[in-house]
Parts: sequence; C-alpha cells; structure tokens
Amino acid sequence: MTSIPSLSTNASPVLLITGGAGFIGSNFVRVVLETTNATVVNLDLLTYAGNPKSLQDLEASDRYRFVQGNIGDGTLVQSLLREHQPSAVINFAAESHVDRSIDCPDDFIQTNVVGTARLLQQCQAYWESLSQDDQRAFRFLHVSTDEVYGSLGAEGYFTEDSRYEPNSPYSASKAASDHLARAYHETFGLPTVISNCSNNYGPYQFPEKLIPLVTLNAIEGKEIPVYGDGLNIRDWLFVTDHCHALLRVLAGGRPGEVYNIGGDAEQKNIDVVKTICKVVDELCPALPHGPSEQLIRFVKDRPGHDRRYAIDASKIKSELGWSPTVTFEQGIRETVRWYLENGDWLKSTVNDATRSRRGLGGASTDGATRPQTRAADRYTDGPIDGVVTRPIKRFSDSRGWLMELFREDDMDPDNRPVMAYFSQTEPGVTRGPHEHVDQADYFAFIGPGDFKLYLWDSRPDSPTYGNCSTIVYGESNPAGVIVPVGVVHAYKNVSDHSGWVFNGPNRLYAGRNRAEPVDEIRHEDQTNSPYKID
Ligand SMILES: Cc1cn([C@H]2C[C@H](O)[C@@H](COP(=O)(O)OP(=O)(O)O[C@H]3O[C@H](C)C(=O)[C@H](O)[C@H]3O)O2)c(=O)[nH]c1=O
Repeated sequence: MTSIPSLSTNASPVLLITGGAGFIGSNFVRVVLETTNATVVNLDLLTYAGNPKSLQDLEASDRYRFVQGNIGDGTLVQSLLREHQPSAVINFAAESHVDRSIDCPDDFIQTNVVGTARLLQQCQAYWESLSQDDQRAFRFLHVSTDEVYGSLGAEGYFTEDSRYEPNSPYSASKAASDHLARAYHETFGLPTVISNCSNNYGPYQFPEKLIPLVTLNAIEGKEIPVYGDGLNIRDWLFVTDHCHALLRVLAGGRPGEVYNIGGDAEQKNIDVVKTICKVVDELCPALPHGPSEQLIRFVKDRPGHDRRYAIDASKIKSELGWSPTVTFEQGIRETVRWYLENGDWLKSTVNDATRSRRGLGGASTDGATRPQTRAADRYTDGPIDGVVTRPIKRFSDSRGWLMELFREDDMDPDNRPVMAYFSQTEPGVTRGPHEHVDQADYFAFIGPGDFKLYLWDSRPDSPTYGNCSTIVYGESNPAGVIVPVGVVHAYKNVSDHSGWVFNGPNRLYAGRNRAEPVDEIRHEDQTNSPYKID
C-alpha cells in the first residue's frame, strides 16, 4: 500500500482531486482507492469529456465523494478545503484536446490558465492556515504534459530542464499553468510539484484522441483519419502506469521539483493505427468491413503539428523508483478489449458530444468570417438546438383562403424575410447537403407531396453537436422551418409529384439587380463527407 502523508487533523489522508471524472483523473481516483487508505474528494465540472459513469461503481464507497464544480470557483474550492482538510490537491482539471484548442482556444485559457490560477490562490490561503507540520506534509501536485516542451527532431529526449516551447494553444495554456504552479512555490512557498507526462492511453479515454478514436472507427467500419504523413512520433504511456507514477510523486516528490513521466514506447502514428487495426481484426473476426487497415485515410495535417515527443524519465526512475510496467502491445490489446466490452460507457459519452475529427469531410476553415463548423465523426439521432418549426396557418373568409408561412412579428428580426422565391423539386430529387454561412435558412414545403428534411448539427459549440435528425414536411406535415447557421441540411422529394418549396431569405441576394450574393451557401462536396443521404 502506498503511503501518502496525512494532516494531523485527519486519521487517514484526504486528497482533493480536480478533474477526477476525466480520463487520467478517473483512473487515478480508482488507483488511489485501490492502493491507498486515502479518502478522495473529486471536484469536476463534468464538461463534455468528464463522465460520471467512469466512477459510478465507486459512488457507494465511504472514501469517495463527488462534487460538481469549477476549479475557478473560489468560494466552492475554499469551502471544500476547509471542510475536508486535504493533505494534497492533485490538479487534473484541464481542457486537453489539441484539435479543439486550435478550433476554439478560449476554453483552454479559461480552464487551464485562469482556473489553475484561482485554484492555486485558494490552496495558498488554505496552506497558510495550516500548522507548520501540516504545511510540510501538504502537496499541490500539478499534472501536466510533455507538450509544453514543443517538438523534438529525430534525436534527443525531453528532460526536466528542456526549454518550454509550446506550439498549440493547448500546450501554451498548460505551459502557463505550469509556470503559475512554479511561481506559487518560488514566491509564496506553497509546496507545488509538477509532473509532465507523455501521451496516455487506456480505459475511459474520450474518443476524440487518437487511440480510442481509431479503435472505435475500426470497430464501426468508419474511416480512420491519419494527419499528414502519419510519421509523427508519440511516446505512449499506459494510464495506470502514469497513475502509479503520480502516487510516487505525491509520496516522495520534492516541493518545487518537476518530474517527467514517460512510457519508453515511442511509436509512429501510422504504426499505432495499424497495430490497433490488427488487434481489432483479431478480436472481432466477424466484422463485415474486412481488414480495418483499408479504412485508413491520410488527411490534411494538424496546423503546428509537433513532430516527435519522447521523454527521458530517468529522474523519476532513479529518485522515486518508478518505471512503466505495461508494454505498448499489452496496453493496446487491453485498451481495445476494454472499448469492445464497455459499449454502455461509450454511449453515455458520445451521446452528449461526439468525437472531433480534423480532415475527414470537415467544412473548410479558411475564412475568418465563417462559423466554426466541423463535421462530427459520428451522428446520433436527436433533436437539434435552434431548429424552429412553425405550423403553416390557414386563414379564410368569404373571399377565399390564405396560407401564412411566417409571421414577421414572431420571428427573430435577423430572420425576417425581405424577399422570397419558389423552386420546384422533382420526385426523388435530393437537394445536396449544404450549410449557410451567415444567416439562417428558412423555408416551407408547400406540396403536393412530402419532402424529407435531413439535418446534421456541425456546430462544435452547440449543445446538440453531433446530432442528426430527419423530419418529413409537406402535405402530411405542413410547416415552415428555420435552420440556424452551421446546421447542415438537405432535402429530398419523397413524393410521387413535383413539389414546391418556398424560401424566404432576408438578404441572400442584395444590392442592385439582386446580383450580389451576401450569404454564402457551402456545399459538402468532399468524398469523405458523412453528409450523404442517397
Ligand atoms: C485525433 C487524431 C490524432 N492524430 C495524430 C495527432 C498526433 O500526432 C497523434 C496523437 O494525437 P492526440 O490528439 O491523441 O494526442 P496529442 O495531440 O499527441 O496530445 C495528447 O498527448 C499529450 C501529451 C497531451 O497532453 C494531450 O492532452 C493529449 O491529447 O495522432 C491523427 O493522426 N489522427 C487523429 O484523428
């Protein structure tokens, strides 16, 4: 049993673990409860990558307490510290996916930089309130990444003395948080320790990262995106090996020090992908799509893609007696098997937010004024936020009847039609999937007959990102529809007659002679696009 220092006020150690519902955090909580006598308070905001199901089986334990909340919430953190009197705070809470940080850096700055700063501030105040003995026992362990060191060439390794050269918004935000943890030690004496690890893999990893994403796509027969030439190198660390290393750092790491944690398992990405494909084929011989390797697609490279990461872990090995125990081959097999056996966990994860994918059928990202839409890897049936359906109203008097599609005063001013056109659609004809770039699309299917409307939510910031739905409109369901910017849509005439579609844009063609297009309609014409309906 690993021995972790406790405070004089507690019989056994109490750990405040932040981000404990995420991938590494949840594995760490499990390892702590299994191999120590510590009690865990898990503070996690439950963003898209945090899943309470990862720890559901531990909920009954009297050594485990879950609190939903933000590390940046000073009042909450202060009350947790006062109430539980932890002997250590282990900070896993972070936004961690490089691709997301490229698409949307703000959350990374907010959580990783501002959040860590606020957490440190509260920990500092708490630490100052402790007795001298308890101050000596206390640790703030900041869990970080080797990406802060930038990219290696073909030779060499990252050591604890390597220069910080972060290349992505993610690694820059982690670098900033490392500097803050270091500064709190240097300036205020808070006993902070920083660990920088290589790429983790194993159970409970959100399927946006390479290994779970490839595993799932191979199982489901979906294309497997490999960025660039596939020759980038990562050092792979099995997650439980990492957790045991962190326990050693907690028990014996010296305040103000940095420990690099690596798996001694350098692999080219393409080799990782091929190994996963082989293991999937072997464990699932009956898959209909044949050798999984045929799903591999080389796609556009990640911007600023670091070429190689490799860690020299000799400090933690010699000082704290830790070494990785799981080989890459064993770890991959165990991971693939876990994903095959844990469909329920996966469903609970990917229903809320789906795996990100750069390069496969994604909408182009070259225009700064365009919305940041991105094709999800997988779409699941579900409602789509912001799509509005309005019944078509029919009014009549002695002069005849009138159909009203949209009423100006119950529409958003941005969507009020200023022009209109009708188009005719033949039976069986599909209008190609497209999205509008700067204004909502609103239309009504007039009939005769029915049209099937297909919708895909491709807005990464949307609460229903990754959902798709189909709705039949027209004769059997007379309605007008408003489709927000960034929701890809297509429609197909499913009736036996030609039918009419009314479209009411507010400024599709503006200017003299209506010749100048204002809104841009972007068609999904990439061969790998998931937006296919025939
Ligand atoms: C998702 C994906 C990735 N890749 C490539 C990009 C990388 O060269 C490699 C691994 O990518 P991933 O996004 O899984 O991980 P890294 O960008 O190396 O970063 C990871 O390891 C460090 C230490 C952290 O600190 C990050 O939090 C963690 O996400 O595969 C592809 O080729 N295709 C894909 O679909």
